[in-house]
Amino acid sequence: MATSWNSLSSADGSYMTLITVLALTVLWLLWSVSSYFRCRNRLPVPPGNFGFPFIGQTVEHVLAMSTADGIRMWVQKQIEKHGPLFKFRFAGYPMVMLGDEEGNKFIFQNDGMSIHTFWPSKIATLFGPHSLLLQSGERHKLLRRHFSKMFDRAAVSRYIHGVNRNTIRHFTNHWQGKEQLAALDMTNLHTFSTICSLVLSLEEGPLMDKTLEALQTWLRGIFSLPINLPGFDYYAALKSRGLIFEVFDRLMEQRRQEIAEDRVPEASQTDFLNWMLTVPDEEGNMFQDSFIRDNLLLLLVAAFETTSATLAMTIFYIAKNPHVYEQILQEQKLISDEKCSSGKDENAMTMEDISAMKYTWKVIQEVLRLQPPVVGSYRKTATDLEYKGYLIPRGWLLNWNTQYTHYNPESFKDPLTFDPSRWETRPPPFTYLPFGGGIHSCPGNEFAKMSMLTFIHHLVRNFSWSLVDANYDGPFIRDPCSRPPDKVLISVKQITAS
Ligand code: HEM
Repeated sequence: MATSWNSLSSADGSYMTLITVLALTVLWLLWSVSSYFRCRNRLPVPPGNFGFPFIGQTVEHVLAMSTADGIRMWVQKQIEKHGPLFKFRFAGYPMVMLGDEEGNKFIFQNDGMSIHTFWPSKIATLFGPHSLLLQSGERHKLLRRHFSKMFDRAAVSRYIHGVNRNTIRHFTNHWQGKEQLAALDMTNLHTFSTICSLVLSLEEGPLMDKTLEALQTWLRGIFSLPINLPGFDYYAALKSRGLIFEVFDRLMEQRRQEIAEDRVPEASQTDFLNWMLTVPDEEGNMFQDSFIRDNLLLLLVAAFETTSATLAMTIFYIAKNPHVYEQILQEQKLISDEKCSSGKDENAMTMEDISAMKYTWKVIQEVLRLQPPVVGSYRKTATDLEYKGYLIPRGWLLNWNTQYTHYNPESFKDPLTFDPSRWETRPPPFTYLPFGGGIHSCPGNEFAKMSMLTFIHHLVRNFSWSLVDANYDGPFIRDPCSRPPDKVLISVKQITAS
């Protein structure tokens, strides 16, 4: 019995081996034939030049990035050579720039699906792993909904009184009695104290100054060589991240105490820190300290230089265009006059006032078109993508960029001219992207609009100014946002509000 069983089993074994070999051979043949046809049908990758291995165009791109005109001209030169879709290599990464509005639409409509957010590891380390900016998929969706509630119109209308109070105090403390000042230093102070108050209820003083200094060191790390050794900007930036976190930890400890004893001051009850410490996420979990720290840092960074540089450049363009100053002044006077005539406090600010600042907003929109604080950012393909007859392989980076669309004469006539009147009509979709697009577009845009308009209202109601270097017309330095070398140095005159 045992013998016959063994002989049967060995015949079966040989049979099985034969079938396996045959199956593997057929599979191999099928795979070879299909990969032959795949290669034959394979679409070309976009035109362009990868340059030297690893380095590619990194050096010329970084040099071009140091001025606002430089990066615009670099992008336009590549587009003249290759068309609005071209490949290049930056810091070792194969990258495709999709320069026109169709490219922007392609990126933003696939954002979060076949395309994900991407930041070089050096920058990701500076932000920290929990930063909203670095999240994708469901995690991003969940957090983003949570964040959006802090910045929607209803929330912004709760912050307006605090921002207005802070702005009036800023002009009293830092502008009154001055004859000359660097506008960018002032807008830095104003924006930082506004965002510290919104996020942490931290008022002007030594702790805020220390945090601002650390944040400016952190920001230099973003555009530095990723060398983590003493003496290098990147090393200093990582150290300053630690210093900023020490401030956060101190404030978190103090706030937890106040929450436990039910004595949180009224003004702090709506700040971001309170929200993070008391409101669970949609899954009912409280946020971990490491998550809170990374996202407090993100908010300080995202709101600070973007808003401050836009305001400084608005002051620059208004000084260059006296008729624009006059028109803004008329609009702002009207708002104050209507309040006076209805017996309201002239210095108060409401969301209705913000909506009435239509011309002033056009001026800021034009500044954001010409000098967008964020030139563009990156995404990464999660799968092979086909676009306009080209293959963009999985793992390549995509770069959306304002430097072609914001200056495209088909969307903006005489694109290099500062002309707020062009905002009488809305530009076509995906041609104007100062706040980005897709699922990572700026959630703070309503807040930025409100705080910038509040600032300009009090500025023109109380001061007139002129540029010390009145003939300066560029090039603007980019570090990382556009500014003239003298940080918009102005002579200031206080005017009596009439
Ligand atoms: C003029 C002012 C501002 C400009 C031009 C601006 C621009 C941008 C842009 C272009 C992005 C998208 C980046 C990308 O696609 O990768 C972005 C993201 C972001 N912004 Fe702003 N921003 C401004 C002010 C603010 C303010 C005031 C806040 C908060 C109070 C804020 C918070 C954020 C956050 C949290 C993100 C990340 C969103 C995400 O990844 O889902 N921004 N901003």
